[in-house]
Amino acid sequence: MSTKEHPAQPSNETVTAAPQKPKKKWGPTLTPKHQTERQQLPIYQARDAIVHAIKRNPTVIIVGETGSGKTTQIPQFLLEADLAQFGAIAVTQPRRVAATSLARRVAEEAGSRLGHRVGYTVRFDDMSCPATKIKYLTDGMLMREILADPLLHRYNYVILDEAHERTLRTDVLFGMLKQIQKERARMVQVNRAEWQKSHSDKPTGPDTTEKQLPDSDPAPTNGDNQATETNDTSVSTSDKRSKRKFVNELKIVVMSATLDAERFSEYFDHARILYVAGRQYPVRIFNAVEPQNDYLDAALVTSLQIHTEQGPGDILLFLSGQEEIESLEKLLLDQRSQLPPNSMDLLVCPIYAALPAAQQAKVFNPTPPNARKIILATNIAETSLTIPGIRYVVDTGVHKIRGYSSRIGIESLLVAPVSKSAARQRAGRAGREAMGYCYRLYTEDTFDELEEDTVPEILRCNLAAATLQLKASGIDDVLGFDYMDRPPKVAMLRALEQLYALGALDDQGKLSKLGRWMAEFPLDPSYAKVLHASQELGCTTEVIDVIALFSIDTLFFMPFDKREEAAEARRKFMHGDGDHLTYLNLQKAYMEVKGDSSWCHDHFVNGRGMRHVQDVRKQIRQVCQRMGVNPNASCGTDFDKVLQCFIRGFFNHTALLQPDGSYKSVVGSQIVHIHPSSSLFGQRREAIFYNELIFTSKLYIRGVSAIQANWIPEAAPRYFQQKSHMLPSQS
Ligand SMILES: Nc1ncnc2c1ncn2[C@@H]1O[C@H](COP(=O)(O)OP(=O)(O)OP(=O)(O)O)[C@@H](O)[C@H]1O
Repeated sequence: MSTKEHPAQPSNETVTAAPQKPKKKWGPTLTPKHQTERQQLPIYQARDAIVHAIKRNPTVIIVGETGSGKTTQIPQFLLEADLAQFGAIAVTQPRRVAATSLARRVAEEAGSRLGHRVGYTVRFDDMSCPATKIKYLTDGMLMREILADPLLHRYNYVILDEAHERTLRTDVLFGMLKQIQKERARMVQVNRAEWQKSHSDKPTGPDTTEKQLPDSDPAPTNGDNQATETNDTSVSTSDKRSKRKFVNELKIVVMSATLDAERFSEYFDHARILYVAGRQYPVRIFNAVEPQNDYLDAALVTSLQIHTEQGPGDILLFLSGQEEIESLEKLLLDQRSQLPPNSMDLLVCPIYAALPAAQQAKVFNPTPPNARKIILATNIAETSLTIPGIRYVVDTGVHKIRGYSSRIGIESLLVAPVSKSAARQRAGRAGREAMGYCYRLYTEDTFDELEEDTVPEILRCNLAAATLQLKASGIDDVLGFDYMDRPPKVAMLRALEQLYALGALDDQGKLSKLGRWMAEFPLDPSYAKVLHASQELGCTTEVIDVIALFSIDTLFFMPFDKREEAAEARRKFMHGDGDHLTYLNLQKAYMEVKGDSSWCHDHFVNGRGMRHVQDVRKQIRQVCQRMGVNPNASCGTDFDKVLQCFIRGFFNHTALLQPDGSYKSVVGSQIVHIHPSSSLFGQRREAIFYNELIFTSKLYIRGVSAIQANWIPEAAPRYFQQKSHMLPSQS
């Protein structure tokens, strides 16, 4: 293996900040330990320059090395500089595990109880209150907040972190926030002009009881971002003082360690760019000398080599997905018994998106003395996270990437090489508490050939959910929306077509009453439609249960060495009509034993997963109650109703049995294969529907149930009236 130092920070710096003396008011609630740690972060030296730039510019792009302190410190700088008096600071993250762990850390640093001054909001978990000033939230949750508060009055600052990831939601937020920023700036101008006019009309100074602004400066400058009142004519004069909302400009901060700052600056109307110099600790990069045929084997050998030959420190190993993680976990556990007797204990901790939050959180637990932790992760741990104790990163150079063919409406999930920017982020997970090491299991030449950035998700995914959110937040012209990278027109049209068929859009393409209802649920539009149908068919209880159960990838464990036993246990829950009703049986049995862990263990049921399911179930029931839907409406044992609800949302995920025993999708006429994990695997049924169609090694369908073919046209009359040819002789 050859060595190469981690690339130095960007040379074209716009700002390098000189060290400054801390101001008196900074950090009165901090413990001395955290105060010292904070002051040692590279970003701390640039504090005044950053605050100044954010004060003076509507949008600022900040680029700083991984671990330099952007995410944890910049929101605190703004708070401590008293810039969040009239609104809070939102910090978006592409992933929930990052949002929750960052909020925890910053709450600790700021001496706040989690959920008070510092908090987080992620789907199905809200640890914030009206007094929260710094809120870490997923990009999806900020989109939801826009639905309730279209001008985001609650916030003065929105910080879009890890912008290089270009998730679908972050990309949509870019455009939405630009619009909100413009609208708020316009309102501030109008209010200011009105205020000045009302002053010049009055012979004696301002009428302080009615017109006083929340700050002594009567005509605030743009830069200071003070609040002005909105003109709310719906409020009577005597009530105006108490009911008027204050409006101020919205400041946007876009951050990352690895982004094309010029490109972002151009999109955000030539926003100011700040490069913050310095990284806390160096990371040494080691590249494979030769290409590796089997990266899993190389990962095993390298991690064991680090474990037996290198000094203390935990290992973070990046793999492409859950299956690889599970098989490497098994290999490592097998090898553990063969380690030299004097070597440290090796603890294996997996982390991937489908793992329940409580289990994910385990990676943050301190490693016991005389042990080394090896974390097997997908790209969930690639950005934002500081996992205490990590000194070694092993990068296989691959990830699973979702693709979408809008032409045929098929998603794919394929293992592909990471981008340079992802590889740098991975290396950046080491070197956060001390010097770190990154072992890339690919050659330096391979690294040089990698794409600079990952293709933005908006260019490779189904746009139905995003389109519904755009429409619900008042953006009607989704084709003309200000995208940073415009998705292919065919993808946008397909999303509109799907929403129309679901009844979320009317004949003019405007959001219908049903569409508005669907957008209230933190669910994919298809699932929201299923829930809506459940009111009519009287099976909301069952439908909520099934939706919650599908929020987890693996509910049944299949250990390699106990396959037969596990399959036997699973058969007890099996329903002849497929996975949806099998899941319902599982939930019923789980409730009967009151979630007993040993029962789960004996039945190879993912106990932690089931606890998460109960959480999701509770949250969906709450939203239903808020929306006036009775979550207790049950169809008893008339399970056909449950399946009929599902095909109202998944009418485009149906397939018919062919004479040769294969299944052909109704939409797209593709031959699809039932995944071996499905309870309908190997069975012949007249017609089926499925939750997911995904190309891996072939076109697999997952979450499959049997239906009657004549239910299909009834499920989406609007769609099938136009495309009746898709249903071969309606047989
Ligand atoms: N949970 C934690 N435990 C220990 N130290 C932490 C924790 N979170 C952050 N830190 C410390 O704070 C530093 C700054 O972290 P922060 O997430 O703010 O950096 P960043 O510049 O946003 O990095 P990235 O670009 O990788 O997201 C880390 O390098 C680490 O030293």
